[in-house]
Amino acid sequence: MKVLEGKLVSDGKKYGIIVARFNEFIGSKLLSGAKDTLIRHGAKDEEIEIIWVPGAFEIPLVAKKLATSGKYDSIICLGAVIRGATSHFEYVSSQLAKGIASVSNDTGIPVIFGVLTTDSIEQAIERAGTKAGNKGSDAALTAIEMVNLLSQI
Ligand SMILES: Nc1c(NC[C@H](O)[C@H](O)[C@H](O)CO)[nH]c(=O)[nH]c1=O
Ligand SMILES: CC(=O)[C@@H](O)COP(=O)(O)O
Repeated sequence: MKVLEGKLVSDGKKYGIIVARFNEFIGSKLLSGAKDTLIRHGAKDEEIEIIWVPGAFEIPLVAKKLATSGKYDSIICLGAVIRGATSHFEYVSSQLAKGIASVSNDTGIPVIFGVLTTDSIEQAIERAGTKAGNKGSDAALTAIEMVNLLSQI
């Protein structure tokens, strides 16, 4: 029986990290977690590029441009969509999730959903390096695992 599984080792692979500047306080913490995890698992500084966009809604367009450039093995999307008083949250988060999924499926490049979608700032802080870990770090691990897995298929 053959079992395929991605190893958590990065060897010469290239990553684009897209970060939303909206809620930058959270986004920068997710970015630190993602960079730290990539480096700890073997990625080199020069193999990582960081691209800031205004908000999460802009992520899919830039992800598509990066994914079709042929320069990256994986794209990691980071940011925080935090529910406000209006329905804006639903529009931003649904377009973001759909956009990320279609770029990934259409291009064959793993585009990782590391954007928080929370009901409160507290929930976001908990997931940006405090009691619920760092989802930027988790997203980086997923990128490494998917790149490694796809290289075996
Ligand atoms: N409210 C949040 C936004 N809103 C901004 C949009 O993402 C977008 O930049 C704007 O509508 C212009 O197209 N973005 C986040 O990343 N997080 C939010 O909580
Ligand atoms: C998720 C958002 O877009 C949010 O910040 C918007 O807040 P509001 O609904 O209060 O305008």
